[in-house]
Amino acid sequence: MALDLGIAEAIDNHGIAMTLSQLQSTLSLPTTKKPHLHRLLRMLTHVGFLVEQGTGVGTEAIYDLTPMSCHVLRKEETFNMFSLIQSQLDFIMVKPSLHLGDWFKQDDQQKPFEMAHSCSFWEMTNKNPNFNKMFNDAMERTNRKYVNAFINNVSDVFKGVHSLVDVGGGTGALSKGIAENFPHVECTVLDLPQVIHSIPNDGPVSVKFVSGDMFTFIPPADVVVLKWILHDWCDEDCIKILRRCKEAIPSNEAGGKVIVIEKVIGTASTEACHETHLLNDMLMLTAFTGTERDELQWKKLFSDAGFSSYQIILAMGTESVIEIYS
Ligand SMILES: C[S@@+](CC[C@H](N)C(=O)[O-])C[C@H]1O[C@@H](n2cnc3c(N)ncnc32)[C@H](O)[C@@H]1O
Ligand SMILES: O=c1cc(-c2ccc(O)cc2)oc2c(O)c(O)ccc12
Repeated sequence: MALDLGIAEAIDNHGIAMTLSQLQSTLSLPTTKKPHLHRLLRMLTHVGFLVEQGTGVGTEAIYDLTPMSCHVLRKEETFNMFSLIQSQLDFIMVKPSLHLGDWFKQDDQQKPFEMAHSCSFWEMTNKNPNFNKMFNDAMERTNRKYVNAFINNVSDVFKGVHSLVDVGGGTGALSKGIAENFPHVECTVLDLPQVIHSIPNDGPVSVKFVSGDMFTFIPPADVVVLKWILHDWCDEDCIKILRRCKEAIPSNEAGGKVIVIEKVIGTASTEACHETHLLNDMLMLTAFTGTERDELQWKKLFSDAGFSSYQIILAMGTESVIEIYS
């Protein structure tokens, strides 16, 4: 509702905090809705989407943005969660939550998403081009932050690296960013056919796109990147994926490594980040076989897949960048 109305954008465009009256007029809402807008703003303030200032006697409250609302501004240069949240609010994503109660009561392997739609999430992206596009676009828009982090915080990460494969790399935003800023790295994106075939064939190509199944084959490279892949899958499937990654890279001594970008539960710097971890874990419960993991769970997974060691090289907001070595 807050996204539909464009509340955060109105305040951002205004440049400073806004009163209820200013918001009602800027959003072009009928005056009859002003008291109800007040109720909505009060609730959005309570959940931390807005902050209310200046509530002195006789003065109108003013509403300002918080870090949470800044994340949903439709600005390319910021960490943009707008499209991702919009896709999570699509009925295809909301309907499975209505099956969660029944799912808990049954000793059944079928996920709530499958109970709602009679297909898995990835079968849905395959058979529904609109949903596929909405999801891939949403993922694409979250990547600028990680490109910037590689450039500004851990630029040594690609020292001596000649090739990289971004497994489940979607439409290639992360790989394109790496290829542009680390031109000595030849980047390949591996993803499902419905993703690779949806990518327009226009403009100069800085990365190679390969359609395939990460459970079957991962093209060889010095580095394999897995961003937001493993949290979708149960331990058994993660081990299969990680073993394929291990086969694709050279030895540790020869510079081979896997870079995992995921949440590490328990390391969140703020309460808001911890909330994101827990909410995302509910998404995993509803739509996938995966889970958000703490450091001990990650450590066990890497070890069970045959890797000798790992290092968390960067923790930023909700996400951590983990290097794992064979
Ligand atoms: C959560 S998205 C992450 C996309 C991208 N890494 C990012 O963070 O922007 C998971 C990706 O894994 C891909 N995927 C799912 N199953 C796959 C498989 N068996 N083989 C290759 N890619 C797969 C999906 O199509 C999707 O692009
Ligand atoms: O809808 C989502 C959202 C995420 C997600 C949200 C917040 C984060 O900090 C990281 C990831 O991840 C998803 C995902 O992995 C997927 O396969 C489908 C949907 C989503």
